[in-house]
Amino acid sequence: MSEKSMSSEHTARLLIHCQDQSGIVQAVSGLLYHVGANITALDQYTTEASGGDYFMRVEFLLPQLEKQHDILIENFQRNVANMYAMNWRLALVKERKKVALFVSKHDHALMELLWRHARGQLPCDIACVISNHEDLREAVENFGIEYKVVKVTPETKVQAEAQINEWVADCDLLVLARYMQILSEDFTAKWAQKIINIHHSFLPAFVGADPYGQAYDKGVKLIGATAHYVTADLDQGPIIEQDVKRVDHRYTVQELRELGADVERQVLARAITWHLEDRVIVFGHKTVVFE
Ligand SMILES: Nc1nc2c(c(=O)[nH]1)N[C@@H](CN(C=O)c1ccc(C(=O)N[C@@H](CCC(=O)O)C(=O)O)cc1)CN2
Repeated sequence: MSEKSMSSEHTARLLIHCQDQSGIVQAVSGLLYHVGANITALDQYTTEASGGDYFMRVEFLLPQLEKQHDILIENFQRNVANMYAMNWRLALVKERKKVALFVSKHDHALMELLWRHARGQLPCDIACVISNHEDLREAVENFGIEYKVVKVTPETKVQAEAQINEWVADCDLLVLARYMQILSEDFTAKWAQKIINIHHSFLPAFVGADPYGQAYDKGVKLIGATAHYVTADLDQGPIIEQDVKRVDHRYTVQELRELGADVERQVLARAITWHLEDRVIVFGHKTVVFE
């Protein structure tokens, strides 16, 4: 076993959100020291100088992680989390997240994720690709990944989502890589903070369909892309990552789309990677990202 894979076997991440007060870092680091862990990364953020919200991401190596996992959780909850009224979660690096990818017809964002996964640069297991069109079947199956099609109409959305829920029942994350179907309130509630979408504009500008057409009509000098968690309200979910590119009056709508595709694929890949590496904490309608 390589050194990297050995360390990932014994590496875990703690994500913490609580009311800020003195002593948190000492309490967390003290407990990890007490159980024999070695902190390999620690980042924190407070919304105000004092008394605001406190966020922490701590990554640590614990050689006896498997044996001590339950004791660590019980010990942390009793001696630290209860004392500071923490919302917290522990993620084990060896437990790779299972991800289902969704696409309609535009392939650029999906292919970026498949290429990165094929090169071992996306730390997850891809369960399948789900689409409402047959167009990308061959391209996906060439990666040895299952391609499932479910047609969606306003009349069949409930049945279609029931079928999707069956297919993704054991997944940890759903990624909308230019999937052009609006998901129902029930579906987004069931998968709260576990669906990431790439919207092809610099939100909050140009929500909804055809953002490049909207941008062209406005004569924008910047186009962009936004990766966000999906909620019932279209393109209003907590933003994870964004980026932009300069344009000018010379660009056609098609040229905006082609230039924008490069931004979309990079933004989505960064957002998915950060989520998989447990770097994102959702805080109300916003996020804290420890990149
Ligand atoms: N509940 C949500 N569903 C989806 C979201 C979201 O934020 N909340 N994001 C979209 C992606 N998207 C833009 O990024 C988007 C997709 C589709 C549409 C739209 O108007 N679609 C039409 C039909 C399109 C078609 O015929 O294929 C519709 O569904 O009525 C706007 C924006 C993914 N889903």
